Amino acid sequence: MGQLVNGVWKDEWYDTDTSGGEFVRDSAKFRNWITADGSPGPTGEGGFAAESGRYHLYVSYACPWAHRTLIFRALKGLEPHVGVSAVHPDMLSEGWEFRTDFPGATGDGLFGTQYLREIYLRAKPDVSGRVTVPVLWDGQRGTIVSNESADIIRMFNGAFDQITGNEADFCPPDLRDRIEDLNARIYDTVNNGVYKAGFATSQAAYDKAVGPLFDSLDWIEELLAGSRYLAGDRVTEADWRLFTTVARFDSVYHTHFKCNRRRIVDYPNLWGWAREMHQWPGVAETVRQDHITRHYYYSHDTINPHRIVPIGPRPDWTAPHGRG
Ligand SMILES: N[C@@H](CCC(=O)N[C@@H](CS)C(=O)NCC(=O)O)C(=O)O
Repeated sequence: MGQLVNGVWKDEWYDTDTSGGEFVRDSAKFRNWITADGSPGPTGEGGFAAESGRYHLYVSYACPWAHRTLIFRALKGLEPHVGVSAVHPDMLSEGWEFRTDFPGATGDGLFGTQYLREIYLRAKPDVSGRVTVPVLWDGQRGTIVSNESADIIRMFNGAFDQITGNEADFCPPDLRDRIEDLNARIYDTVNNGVYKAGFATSQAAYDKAVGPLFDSLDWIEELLAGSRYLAGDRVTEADWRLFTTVARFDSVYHTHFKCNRRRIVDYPNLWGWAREMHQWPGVAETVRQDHITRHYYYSHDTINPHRIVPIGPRPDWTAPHGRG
């Protein structure tokens, strides 16, 4: 685990000394947008037009943020148009690596490099900051379009529709405000909440994160009692963003990040919804519990110094979801 400082790799764990033991997430550095015609998106510069074969996605199957982008790539029929390289699940002193000695770890399909940081350095030789997945690479301009998953899934949702003919819209205008409200609470207390609890280095910081996390899960359980999906009767971006955290919850966050007031399987509505999401066409193939468990338990040696991967729990994602 480390980061780039003016283009030089420094091996250091998250600094929580200056924040009272609280984990504070860095903001993403590359924020351009692919658009249908190459016009600028909400942030960054223009010149990134949707084209088949031009862009490449670097992911970790372990990472919930990268997982969102894999789901949208599948749901939007982008597999033939946007290639993927998957890193090795171990994130150690060199950061994410392209080793291939783990099933599903593909190596760097574009340049054959050893470390993900080399992709960042290709885009900006003096870049500073964390080297995170996902990364969306532009093969034509030889740079990173974006390393922010929230933006990448919005691009995938709409920018390539003329190429794919797939017009499924997971962020329709009439639900946009509702989706933004759901995302805001779920990002802060659930998606990032598990990390704030897990990476806390003081009791106070842990307590501050874990309470709101379970308050939100209780609230979602209520919501899903009267609604098929988070924003109503249609699946939206809000569901997919929640799903990738829920998919890791019982197998990792419950034990490794000490998010253990309850498991997901203890919430009947949430657990049924989660199975439905998992069983959605194309989604199960994006969920790799082998990468998920190996990554967290093996990489975070400040939390789990002996790197022992526990035996459970391993819920049955294939059981009928009963949400019909
Ligand atoms: N804001 C980013 C966050 C991505 C992120 O933090 N990814 C983690 C993996 S789950 C990572 O690569 N961490 C490496 C590090 O922090 O050094 C996004 O959503 O795309």
